[in-house]
Amino acid sequence: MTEILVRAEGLQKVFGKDMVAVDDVSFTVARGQSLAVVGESGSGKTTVARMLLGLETPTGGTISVCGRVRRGRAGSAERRRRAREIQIVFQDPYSSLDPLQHIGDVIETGLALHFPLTATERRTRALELLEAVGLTERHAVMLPRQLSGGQRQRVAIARAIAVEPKVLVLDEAVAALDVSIQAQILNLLADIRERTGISYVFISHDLAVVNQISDTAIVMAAGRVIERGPTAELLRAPQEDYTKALLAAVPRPGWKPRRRTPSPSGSPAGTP
Ligand SMILES: Nc1ncnc2c1ncn2[C@@H]1O[C@H](COP(=O)(O)OP(=O)(O)OP(=O)(O)O)[C@@H](O)[C@H]1O
Repeated sequence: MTEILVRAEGLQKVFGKDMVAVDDVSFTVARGQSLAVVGESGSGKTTVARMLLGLETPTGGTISVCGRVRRGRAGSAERRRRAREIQIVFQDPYSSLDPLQHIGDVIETGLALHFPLTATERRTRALELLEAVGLTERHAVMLPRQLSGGQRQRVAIARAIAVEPKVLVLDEAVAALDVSIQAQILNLLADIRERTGISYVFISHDLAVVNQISDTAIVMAAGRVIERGPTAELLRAPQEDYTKALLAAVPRPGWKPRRRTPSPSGSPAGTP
């Protein structure tokens, strides 16, 4: 039987007195599955992501991750344990990277928090992780501002996978990138999922992108799930007018994945 890693049931978030951001949202994510959460701006996607990470407390419903129910913010030991279960990559990694911290140290800091490694082991592992996302030793000594947007997003992905989480939430993680760079990051994410069996919750307003990265999708409007199903099916024959409108707004036929030729290290060729 497939192991369910994330289970959201009747999730609700009301801000203030009556700002209903998320209303009765339910979904599951199985091991190795990639679930897309689709919807236009303000539909409640980020609030769902923040509740999954424990950054917001639901006002109703429950979330369990790896079989344990999460109840809002936690103390430091519990936070560390949760971090091993679920990680997030945001749209703009620049804002979550310390401008004065070298890239190698960004990765090492996460490793130090979670694994009892010697300094040498940490450095070696950090370089392995950077290689796994298509970066090199050269990038390890750089600062965030010396990298391109695509490279910074690779660092954010390396930092997230460094702690070997079971689930990775990607919140508009490729939205700020050029289409060609998006394609490379999506390929990288597909490689990582293939290699590690990690699950994704892929949040996006862009159905062309979602088509390439997810098996199933939920469509959100005004805080509610209005349609759900296998992504391909949902895109081929959307039932709801809202989904049809989202689909009609997609300005391009969609990115076609290139054939991936396995390289010895498993890392992609380009490093945008
Ligand atoms: N802390 C908050 N306080 C009050 N209202 C909030 C808060 N966070 C989000 N909201 C509101 O909840 C609704 C859903 O926001 P959310 O950011 O989850 O949507 P989204 O689909 O992720 O949109 P976007 O992609 O633009 O971030 C919006 O109307 C937003 O203004």
